[in-house]
Amino acid sequence: QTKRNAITDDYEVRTEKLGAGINGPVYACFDRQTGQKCALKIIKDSAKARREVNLHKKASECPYIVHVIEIYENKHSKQRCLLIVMEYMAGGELFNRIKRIGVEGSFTERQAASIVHSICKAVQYLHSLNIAHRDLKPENLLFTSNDEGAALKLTDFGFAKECSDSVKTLHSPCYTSYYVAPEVLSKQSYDKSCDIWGLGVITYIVLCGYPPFYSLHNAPINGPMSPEMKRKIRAGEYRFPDSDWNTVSREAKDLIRAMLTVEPESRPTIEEVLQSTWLSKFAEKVPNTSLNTPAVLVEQSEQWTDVGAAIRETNAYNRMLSVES
Ligand SMILES: O=C(Nc1cc(-c2cc3c([nH]2)[C@]2(CCCNC2)CNC3=O)ccn1)c1cccc(C(F)(F)F)c1
Repeated sequence: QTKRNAITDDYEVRTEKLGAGINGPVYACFDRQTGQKCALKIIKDSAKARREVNLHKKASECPYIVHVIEIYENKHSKQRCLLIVMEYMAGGELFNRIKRIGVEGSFTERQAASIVHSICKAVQYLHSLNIAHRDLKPENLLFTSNDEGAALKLTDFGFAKECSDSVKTLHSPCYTSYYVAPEVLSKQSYDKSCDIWGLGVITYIVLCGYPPFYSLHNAPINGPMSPEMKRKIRAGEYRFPDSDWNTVSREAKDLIRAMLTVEPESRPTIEEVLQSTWLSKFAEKVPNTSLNTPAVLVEQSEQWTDVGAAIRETNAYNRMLSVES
């Protein structure tokens, strides 16, 4: 279970920063016994931090989720912290890899389908445990290595939450069914459907290199979402510009349209997404046409903050919606 001795007894912690998550920085560290390289995420102790740790630990047996090796509870300068030791993902983040593939050769629709399939398998596992991730974005998708057959895994449970398909009160003993209002009975938790929306945004970007919803003028990296962008998201207003999308299969666009359905209750479940034509037989059916994604990602990477902000905003917006509903 959670270890309380100093993590430095068992690991040499490097100041080499692997990135900064919502709840805290991520460093490389080395097991003093085996020399194994790991990743270490340090978060200030709080109810939110405990929820992140518990949900990530619960989900970590899934081959499509970054494995949690162990958890430490330590005091750092009077502040109690939780430290998550994770498997080291040597291939880095999703978009870095797509850019690199594009430099070496071509990045095809079938490779895109394989990437989306892996992310859907992670979401399928979480939803089967009644966990919604609620922060699906490229920076939280990492590859085990730089090899051809490297696995793609999901991380960062900073916004994850447990959600049942129907409201909890339905089964609580105090519940008297005579007086239940219809909307209470049919109330779904939309947390899971907010993951399906996120999958739609990521699938769109993997196939072309830019997001479906973004504001035209430069959105500040952490600023508020522009009203224009909010309007586009609420209206589900996005396009498949011919220049980038005329070589992409109809099945891919049909799946994106289904995932980017504005009404949460009309969005497909993760099971339905995985049963789609585009994903169910991607290995032999999806065309091997090459995509512009890598070139667009490279060219856009300076504005990437813009697009990164757009994804962050879209996720935040969806979380807010899922709470509201
Ligand atoms: O980050 C790398 N390896 C890695 C990273 C993580 C990791 C866990 C979390 C994060 N990274 C982030 C960092 C900020 C962005 N969101 C994800 C926040 N939340 C996490 O839970 C876990 C295991 N191995 C890496 C490895 C090799 C090369 C490279 C790069 F390509 F960048 F040089 C990166």
